[in-house]
Amino acid sequence: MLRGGLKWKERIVLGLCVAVVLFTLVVVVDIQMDLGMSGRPLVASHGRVKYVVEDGPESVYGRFRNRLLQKTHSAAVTSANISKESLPNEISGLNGHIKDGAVSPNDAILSNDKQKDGEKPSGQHPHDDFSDIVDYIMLDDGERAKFRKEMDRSHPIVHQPTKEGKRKVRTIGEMKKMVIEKNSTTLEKFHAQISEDALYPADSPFVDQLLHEMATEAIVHVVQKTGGTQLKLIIDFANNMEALFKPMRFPREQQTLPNHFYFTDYERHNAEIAAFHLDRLLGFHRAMPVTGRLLNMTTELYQKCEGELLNTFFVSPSDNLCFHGKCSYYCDTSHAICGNPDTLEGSFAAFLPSSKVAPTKVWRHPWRRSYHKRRKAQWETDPNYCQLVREIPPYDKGRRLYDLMDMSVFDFLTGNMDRHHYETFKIFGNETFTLHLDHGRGFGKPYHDELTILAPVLQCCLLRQSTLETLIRFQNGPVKLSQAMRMSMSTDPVAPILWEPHLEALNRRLETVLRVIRDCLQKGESPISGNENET
Ligand SMILES: Nc1ncnc2c1ncn2[C@@H]1O[C@H](COP(=O)(O)OP(=O)(O)OP(=O)(O)O)[C@@H](O)[C@H]1O
Ligand SMILES: [Mn+2]
Repeated sequence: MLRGGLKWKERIVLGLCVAVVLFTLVVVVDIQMDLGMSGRPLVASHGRVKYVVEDGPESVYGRFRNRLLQKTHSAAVTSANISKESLPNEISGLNGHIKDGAVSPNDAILSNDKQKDGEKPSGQHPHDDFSDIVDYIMLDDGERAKFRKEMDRSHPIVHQPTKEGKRKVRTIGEMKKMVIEKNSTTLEKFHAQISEDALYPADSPFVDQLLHEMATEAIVHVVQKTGGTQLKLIIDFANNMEALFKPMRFPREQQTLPNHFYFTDYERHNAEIAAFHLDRLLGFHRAMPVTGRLLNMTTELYQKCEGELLNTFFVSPSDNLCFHGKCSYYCDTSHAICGNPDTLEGSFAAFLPSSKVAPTKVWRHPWRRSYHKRRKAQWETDPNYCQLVREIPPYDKGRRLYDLMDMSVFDFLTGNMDRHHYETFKIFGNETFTLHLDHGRGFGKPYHDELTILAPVLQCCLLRQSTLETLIRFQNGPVKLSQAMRMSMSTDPVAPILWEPHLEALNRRLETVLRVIRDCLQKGESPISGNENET
């Protein structure tokens, strides 16, 4: 019995051992087969599981972010993040430290990451010439329709609005019967030629003249502009022109504070200057000319203002003249604007025509953010939001929706999340361009690309053909967007206007816009479905 019992136990143990050995063998063979036959390493197949994205309504952009932006450079350099507020000394040091597009000392931090124009395009990946999009643009309307049918789409991704052909374009001067005389100011001449299509034509002689005069004319009077949240001054020049002044608060390198919402972010005067140049380079001509200028705090501000504004001037402990004005954000002693020791840099935007001559209509932007710490806007959770917008005038016909697409691309390039409203000239009705105003909150985060700014393009899959052609031209060079911006801004009195990482961001973001358009063209489905019946 004892021997027989032992044998049974031995048999059980032996059986278990054999089973373990066999199981191990099976596992090893399985691994071998997987590696040898499929050629796919296990790590990668496990890795794939991790990349599955759950597409809830909350993650409208999740798909795009994963598919389009996997290679996107993001938050690569944090050491360059300067979070302290500017001091007068830093401001003076800034004015002279970068010359003619040369690399600033701070850029040394970025040297590993840096790509010069003309070398490899944005990022480390090979140049993408987007020839597929170029091919599509070359097709005529019938061929495009066929292409879309083949792709099981009926929605026009790229479209040239028919109204924009050759036609008589009305100007404010004609409509208001303005008389331009010899002694009219350059600004009056500029106002008279504002048309229903744009603020100025490509060959306007008045733009450079305005920039020059705003940078050099004597300042005779200064008052604070009411409205808006941050400090702005209305500057009167000796030649009767007016400009909107935004003061410099920080060095170029200062980035948006991580805990600042877009609506509490400080305004940057250089963003206003850069946005004007970008708008001009992209061929929109919807932003008023803006120049930089150095002011004398005492003789050009303190002695030219009065009343409430004058009462906010004081002398700081380091003997600099400072002021803070009155406004809802950052207009107090702890956020004062100080001379260094007596100079102040700022942006000067040519003034819009007065509301008596050409009043503007203010529109709520359909893709505006909620401007609430916790609430979301409808477009953030509704994938079919564009379809809704398309049905509402003035977005249901004409150029308006295309203008919003341009604005979305423009704002994505600059990183401006503050587009709550936009304005048009009432005199031209609805078939007119949207003004590009208020860009002070752009160019704050050079290492972050805010894809939600592109929501209108992502959700509508729509872009004006001329805009797309311009983007492709800058993508394929020979002059890249960053280089064109560098050259355009180099003549500004307070150049260099942008910190190098912001210029690099422009090239990177431009490529992202093109990838979004490619995505619209390539997929059978719309990036966000629901707009299939649009013609
Ligand atoms: N170049 C200009 N000439 C005349 N008026 C202008 C000009 N640019 C802007 N404005 C007007 O001044 C208002 C406030 O300007 P802006 O939006 O730049 O200031 P803001 O303080 O940033 O405003 P907000 O905080 O509301 O964004 C605008 O709504 C616009 O009507
Ligand atoms: Mn603003």
